Amino acid sequence: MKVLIMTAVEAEREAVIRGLGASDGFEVRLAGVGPAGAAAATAAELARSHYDLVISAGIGGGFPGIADIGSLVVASDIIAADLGAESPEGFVSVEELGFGSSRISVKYDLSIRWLDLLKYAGLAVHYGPVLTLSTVTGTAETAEELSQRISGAAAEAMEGFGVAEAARQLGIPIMELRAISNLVGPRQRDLWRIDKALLALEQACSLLPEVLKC
Ligand SMILES: O=C(O)c1cccc(C(=O)CC[C@H]2O[C@@H](n3cnc4c(=O)[nH]cnc43)[C@H](O)[C@@H]2O)c1
Repeated sequence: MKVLIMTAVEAEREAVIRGLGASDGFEVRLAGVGPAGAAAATAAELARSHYDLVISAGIGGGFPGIADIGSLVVASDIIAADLGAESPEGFVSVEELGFGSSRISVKYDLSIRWLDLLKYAGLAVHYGPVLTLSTVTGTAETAEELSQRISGAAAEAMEGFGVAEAARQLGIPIMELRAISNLVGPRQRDLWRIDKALLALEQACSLLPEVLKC
């Protein structure tokens, strides 16, 4: 099996590579920050080479009370949370507008296997929807609106849906993993624990060869 792992930035890429060690069958490439660049970078890589599975991996924000700093979130769904329209009555989804879907399903069996192996390894991990947004949430109000609107929202990041859409259009299964560096809510950049998140990302990726051994 050949697996493509897309990270936004080089520090995440290095953490993934450290975790994978000398394992064969993985390519780890940069997606850039944001869903548009991530979709384009993923599509370009998928045009260059054949892959059986695509994974969007990196750090992310955790929803308070669900995913703490230093923990992991394995995506149950990958959701473009800001794809739609605002209205005086509230957010109107792309589904309600009749323009397609804001939700991409993950490769369920492998996601559950990764979740189980992470739990077995003693790591703090949650399974739930991971949101993709072009703008990092920076207020308690937006965090609350997202949690109310998207049932079970566990984490947010900026690339998952872009990576996933490129894979989906080619019929390639997709997964997403986020290591939590900060809580979703009022912006306090000095409280981000990128070091903790990168360590968790590395630990999670060290289990990937075992996840795919079936
Ligand atoms: O400054 C560093 O050393 C550093 C190392 C690794 C990654 C970063 C980033 O800033 C990556 C940006 C990346 O992080 C995701 N992210 C993290 N928290 C959130 C959030 O609360 N909401 C949305 N996205 C988040 C996102 O995917 C960015 O691409 C810096």
